[in-house]
Order: sequence, then structure tokens, then C-alpha cells
Amino acid sequence: MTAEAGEAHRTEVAIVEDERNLRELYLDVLSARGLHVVPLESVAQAEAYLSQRAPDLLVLDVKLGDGDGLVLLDKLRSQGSRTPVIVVTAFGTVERAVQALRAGAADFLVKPFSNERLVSAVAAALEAGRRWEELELAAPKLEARKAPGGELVGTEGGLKDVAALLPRVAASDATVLVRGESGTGKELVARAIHAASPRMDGPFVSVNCAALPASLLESELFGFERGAFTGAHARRKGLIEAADGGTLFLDEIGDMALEAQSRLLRVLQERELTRIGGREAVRVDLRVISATHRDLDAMASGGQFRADLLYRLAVIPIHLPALRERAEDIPGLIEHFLDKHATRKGLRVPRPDSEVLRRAVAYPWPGNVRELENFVERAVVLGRFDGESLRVPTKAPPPMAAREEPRVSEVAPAPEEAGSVATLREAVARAERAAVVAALQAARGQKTVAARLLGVSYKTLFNKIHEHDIREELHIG
Ligand SMILES: Nc1ncnc2c1ncn2[C@@H]1O[C@H](COP(=O)(O)OP(=O)(O)OP(=O)(O)O)[C@@H](O)[C@H]1O
Repeated sequence: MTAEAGEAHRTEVAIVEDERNLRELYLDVLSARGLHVVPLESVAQAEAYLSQRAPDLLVLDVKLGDGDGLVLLDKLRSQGSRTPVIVVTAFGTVERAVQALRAGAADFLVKPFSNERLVSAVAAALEAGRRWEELELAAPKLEARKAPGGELVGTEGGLKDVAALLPRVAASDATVLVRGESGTGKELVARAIHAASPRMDGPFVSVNCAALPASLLESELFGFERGAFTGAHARRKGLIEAADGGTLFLDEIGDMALEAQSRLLRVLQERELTRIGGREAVRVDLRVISATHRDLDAMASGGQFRADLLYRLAVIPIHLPALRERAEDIPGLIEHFLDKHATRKGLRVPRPDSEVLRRAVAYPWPGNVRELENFVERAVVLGRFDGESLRVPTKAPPPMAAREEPRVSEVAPAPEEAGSVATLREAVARAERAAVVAALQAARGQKTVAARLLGVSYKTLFNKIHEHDIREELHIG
């Protein structure tokens, strides 16, 4: 094999660092790990090099003699480069690091850092980059996420047809019926339609028809006049009037009682309503979007839902496929939720673990996107810091009656601790304790929240706190 052929198979890491000592140190450390390292000392050099080559990884200092590393990163991303980038910042500029992550950096290192940190960050970024490519699961481009529908992920994948409809639907004032299993994003789509519609500056009023008993739902929706029923001490406008000028979103419309259905039909037909106990007609100007996971056609045939109302509600029907029917969207969704929840909690945005990705794509997600989001949120909270990279727990999403050794790997001891584990029982106890402490800290001591994060009941959490003798001061992060 020629020297050149050998080079071609080596992983190439470019380092942009203007301080010579550091550049040489990184070069030595990474070369010793078998990487082909290209040292660069300025933005100009980096640009010249990047115009010719696409390295497997770029380690980029922020403050360079002839410019700003983040500007270079921005430029790379806007040119569509997917090269993973680790940003290096000086101590005290963590805000810039956050900026870097938002600009698309895979990771960041705050100076000074140890050689081990450098190596583990480089290894993790390379691994993540490779896996994404290997699995052909590259996350959708940032712009795609910002496409019509704002936060809607999958508009270039499984929601392509829906996304193509959205602009036209939004521009019209027609009623829309969004169908799909629970958690498929029906409310998000409704909000997207509203946000892109001429009514965008008006209110978006969301009502869950399944959440209230029939009589209460009716008075909430239509309002009431003073004395309409016991307790109606004063006239109150309903939510339909509150949506005047905007959009009324009726979630779980299949759960609406027949009487309320008749009242709603009048709103759709005549654009007016009468408050409960009142006689005066109140005019309203609103668009109605409704959603259901039920088979309304069957309900209409069976007499549980008014056929004439269904006909009016479903002028534009939109069907949202279940997540298992659009597994190609899963990596993008995971990235999106990692971003959302890590940023919200002030954590570094982790890259998804390749094992999690593989399992996530294979898993059927009966609770759809909501279940996936809950999984990612928990992963963010329970993920461990390994050097500076947050590992997503390798818990397979919960299919899986048959998993036998689940939670050890979920919060497995960090490698440096592993050698000291004596028995499996001890390892499990240690991992369990760590998970409980992490959840309590993340929940700022609120046990109900911590229990939810851990996926256990309040009582189980309470027992675990005692069993592991977790002291009160640990509850507060
Ligand atoms: N395509 C998507 N991109 C980004 N986030 C999504 C997407 N679909 C759903 N979500 C998120 O998943 C969660 C559940 O979505 P949503 O509440 O819209 O579902 P739903 O179908 O209305 O559920 P339900 O029928 O139970 O009311 C929300 O947090 C939503 O933001």
C-alpha cells in the first residue's frame, strides 16, 4: 500500500488554533491516537484548506488572530457543510460556547482542558458524525426545521404532503379537521396553520373537549348569562367568543356531547351563538380547526356524532401519519428535542448516541411524537457527563416487555468507576441512586416532577430516597 493510499483511509482532523504551543500540543495528542491532523493557524488558512478538503472533524478556536471562529462556523453551515466542529473557547466565555452550539457546533471545550478531554470530545464527535452518515440519518438542515410550521420537524420527510398543503390551507379560511393518533402533532399543525394564516395576529384558543364534563364544556365554550344556572352569578363570555378574530382549536372533537355539537353547528353555519341562558345572538368571526384520534365517520354512522357537523368540520381533512409510519423523521425529532430540552435546562446540547438512534428508529412509538419527546427529555435529565459530552442513556424506548437488564445500562457507571464495581447488585444500586439524585436535582427537589422524569410513581421515588439514604440537601440542585 502506498503512503498516499494509507493517508486516504485515515481520519482527518483539522485544528485551527493561533497559539503555536497549543496547536502543537493538540497535534501531538491527536496524532498519537492515529489521527491525521492538519494544523492551521488562522481563519484565512482554514478557509483556504476547507475550500479544498472536507475533514472528518474541525477543532476550531473562537478567538483567532485574523478573525472569529464562530463567523467561520456560521459560514460553513450556511454553505451546507456538515463537518462536525468542536469549538474551543477561552475560560469565561461560556456564552460564546452556547452561541457556538446554536450555530451548529457538535461540542465545545473551555480552556484550559486536559488532553483526555480533548481526546474524548474528538472521539465522541467523530463517532457521532460517522454514525449519522452510516445510518443515513443525517438530521434535517436547520432551515428545514424552520420551514412553514415553525417547530414542525419532518416537513421534508414523513410530513412532506402535510407541509405542502399548509400554505394553501393557512391562506384559506376553511375549517380543518386534523386526524391522527394521539401524540402525532395535531395541535402543533393547528398552531402552524394559525400562525401562517391571515388571522395570525388574532388569538389561538385551544379547547380539549375530552377534558371537561359535557355541561361544563358547553358553558366554557358558549359562555352564559347571569342566572343561567346555579352559580352563574355574572355573565361570562365563552371561549368561542374569546377566539373572535382568530382560530378556535377543538381537540378531541369526537368527545363532544351531541347537544354541544348542535350549538357548534350553528356557529359554523351562521357565525353566531347564543350564550347559555341567553337569547341574544352574538356574532363571531373565527376559523375552526378540530382534531380527533377517533373514527368520526363510524361515529356518524352510529349516531354518536352529527353527520352534518362532520361535513362542516372536515372541509379540509388532514391526516397525520403515526410516527412508526415515518421512522425517517425520528432522528430529526430526536435532535430537535435534544436541542429544545437541553437548551431549556441550560445544558450543552448532546449528540444522540448511535445505539439510541438505532433503537429509536426500530421502535414503534405507540404514543407517537409525544412519547418520543418524553423519552428525550428524560434522557437529557438522566444523561451522564462523560468529560464534556452528555451521553444519552442507552435505554431502548420502552417497548419491551422482554428487556431483562434494562436500567443498568441506562445510567451505567462512567468508565473510570467501572473497575470498582464489585457485584451486579451494587452496580444497580449505585446507578439507581445516581439516577434518583440526578432527577431530584433536575427537578429542583420537586418529588412529583422527579418521579415523572424517572418514570416511577411518587411512592416508589419516596421509597428509593429512603432506601438509598439520600439526604434532604441533595434534593435541591
Ligand atoms: N412534527 C413535529 N415536530 C416537532 N414537534 C412535534 C411534532 N409533532 C409533535 N410534536 C410535539 O409532540 C408533542 C405532542 O404533539 P401534539 O400535542 O401536537 O399532539 P396531538 O396529536 O395533538 O396529541 P393529542 O391527540 O394527544 O392531543 C408536542 O410537544 C409537540 O410539540
